[in-house]
Order: sequence, then structure tokens, then C-alpha cells
Amino acid sequence: MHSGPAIALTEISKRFGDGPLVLDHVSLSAQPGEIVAIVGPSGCGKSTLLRLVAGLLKASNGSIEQAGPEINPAFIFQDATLLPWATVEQNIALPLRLKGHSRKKQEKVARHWAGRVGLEEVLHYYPRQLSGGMQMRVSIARALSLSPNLLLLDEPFGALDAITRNRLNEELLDLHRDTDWTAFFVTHSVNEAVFLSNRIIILGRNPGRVSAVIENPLQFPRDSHTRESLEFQQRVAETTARLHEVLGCESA
Ligand SMILES: Nc1ncnc2c1ncn2[C@@H]1O[C@H](COP(=O)(O)OP(=O)(O)OP(=O)(O)O)[C@@H](O)[C@H]1O
Repeated sequence: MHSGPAIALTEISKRFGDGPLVLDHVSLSAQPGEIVAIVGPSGCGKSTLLRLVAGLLKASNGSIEQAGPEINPAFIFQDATLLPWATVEQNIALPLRLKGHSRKKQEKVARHWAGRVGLEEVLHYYPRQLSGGMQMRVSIARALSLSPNLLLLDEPFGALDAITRNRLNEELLDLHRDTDWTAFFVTHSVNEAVFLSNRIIILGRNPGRVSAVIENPLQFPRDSHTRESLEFQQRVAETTARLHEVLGCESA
């Protein structure tokens, strides 16, 4: 059973300074351990929404309520942002080092997470020696090193080839099975949104608004065979149709 935080945004609006309204009365929620996918066109406020959920930005209006454990968020971005002069192990241990944990603890935690993402053989490699997919695994391991209970993923796999992306989707769900986090996952891929999420939020833009909330009852566990199922393909087709319906000719 998952014990991550439950999060509810109610009527959230956001404006930067005296600029235009970026988010307008956005309401959405995640239950403990749920993965909520956010899909929408460029500039509709997806990244802003993640930063609001993490408490890095303050909403202009509306409220964000959390239930369960106090949130301990971690971000994963499309750019792995690894330190080029540090090894895989040192990159994964960085958050612990910054928090002043002992070397022994840094090593133990980094090796644990490197093992969980399949990097135990390359602990002493530098980022330039890794493929894009491996760099993303380091980024995931680094994000998980402080045992977050809320993951905010901002198009993390958008720059990867389709095969690597699918594999990382599967690995992320494997990690999710035995770790306690609630997640908001921004993606431009309907396929990815359907594969990963419990619920898909479609955001429209100018200003960013919830255009549709699509429940996704596709059963867990999901693996590579899930994509071949008729149910998965139907959900992708229905979600794509809904996206076109609510966003008109705007592409996500
Ligand atoms: N710190 C800021 N100050 C002023 N405006 C900002 C700031 N952050 C974001 N914005 C504006 O808010 C709007 C939404 O930006 P945001 O990055 O949240 O969109 P997005 O949906 O994540 O876009 P993309 O899919 O292209 O990454 C944009 O018009 C952007 O210029």
C-alpha cells in the first residue's frame, strides 16, 4: 500500500508580477501513490504547476492542500543536469553530500540506487561515457537518493529514442511499486501518459485551464506487454481523440 502524500489543488490561479494570467482556476488532485499525467500545449503552464505543487512558487489565488506525510519533493527534468566532472556514484550521492551526510552513507545510498536503476557496473564512469538513457537513470537515482515522497517529472524522457523511453517508463513503474511516492508527470506523449498514470489532466492554454480530466483504470502492474493490449491501444486512441476535441487544432 502506498503512503505518499495526497495533494489537492483547488481553484489555483497564477500570474507572475503584473504579467498575464498563466494558470486560471486549476483544480486537480492526486491520491497517495498516484501518478497524475499532465498533458497540454507548450506554454500552458505545466512547469509552473509542478513548481506550485512543490512549494517553490506561491499561487496568486486558490489553495493547495496536502494530507499524509509532509511533502519531500524531488524533480526530474528532461536534461539530466549531471556534474560532468563527477562519477555516476558521486552524481547520485550529490543531494546527500549537500545535506552533509557522511561519506559512508553517501556511498551506501548511491550504490543502492545505482543498483536499482541498473548502473552498478558503471559506478565510476563519467557522464560523457554514458548513453542518454543511462544519464537519465543517474538522474532518477539521484532524485530518489533522499527518499522523496513526491516526484515532479517535467518531460523527463522527451529527448530519448522510443525504445529507451518505453524501457524507462517500465523501470519507473517498477521503482514505483516498492517506493512511496505520489507523482505528477508532465509529458507530450499520450502513449506515455496512458502507460504511467492513474489519471490524465489535459491543460488548455491562454490561460492554462483544466480542459479535461480522464480517469485511467488500466490495471497495474503494467509492463511491456501492456502496450500490446487492446485496452491500452483503445485508451491511447480515446485520449488522443479527447485531446483533439478539447484543444481543437492546438497540438499538445
Ligand atoms: N518566472 C517566471 N516569470 C514570468 N513568467 C513566467 C515565469 N515562469 C513561467 N512564466 C510564463 O508562464 C507561462 C507558462 O510557462 P511554463 O513553463 O509553465 O509552460 P509549459 O506548459 O511548461 O511550457 P513547455 O511545454 O513549453 O515547457 C509562459 O508564458 C512563461 O513565459
